[in-house]
Amino acid sequence: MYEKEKQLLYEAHLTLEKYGLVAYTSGNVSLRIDDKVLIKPSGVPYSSLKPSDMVLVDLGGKILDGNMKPSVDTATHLYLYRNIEWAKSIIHTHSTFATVFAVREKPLPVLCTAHADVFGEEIPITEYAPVGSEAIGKAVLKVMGKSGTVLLRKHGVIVVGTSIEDALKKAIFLEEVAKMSYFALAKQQVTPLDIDEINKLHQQYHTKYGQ
Ligand SMILES: O=C(CO)[C@@H](O)[C@H](O)COP(=O)(O)O
Repeated sequence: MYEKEKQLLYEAHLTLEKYGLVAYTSGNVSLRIDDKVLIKPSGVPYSSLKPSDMVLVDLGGKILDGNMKPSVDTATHLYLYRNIEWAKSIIHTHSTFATVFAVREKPLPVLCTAHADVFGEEIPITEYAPVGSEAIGKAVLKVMGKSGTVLLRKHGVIVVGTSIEDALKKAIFLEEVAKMSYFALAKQQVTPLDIDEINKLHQQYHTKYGQ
């Protein structure tokens, strides 16, 4: 059942790992197929994940196919699918630089051309919401803008895509622009010493310092 879609979803998880956006078991991807959703099984390391492990659920969370428990974030994904008509794929990661902004409880401002190109807006941040229920989905919907990309306060990121490729592209570019922004913001304006102080110190060093 849905062999092609399971393979596609499996490969999306490998792509996240290839780009260093997930580690061991963290994060998850889902794919909407009409009124059903395929999603990663919970807590399976990427190194042992298989296409046949993907779990098929209905929009209410009932398991329709699969031998494993679905992702702990299934309720979040389903809440977003039920409320965003154009959502076809959702990605959740803890990608490092984007999550640094989420942990610092700051939205990600538009500081570079790539951010404007892909997202066209500041990436908003949710209120804090606990894992394992619809709470994260509700918090995401409250702040989500046209980019379909949101920082989860103290947690990670959610990306909503019109396809699995669209969601992957946004997840990958989000981390790239977050990294550039992190380093850009870390560059502080450093004031040089006053010229009179430089001259005084230099003079002292060469005439009085030492024995
Ligand atoms: O953020 C969380 C839970 O806090 C998740 O992203 C986990 O990191 C992955 O959970 P599963 O999808 O394996 O259940």
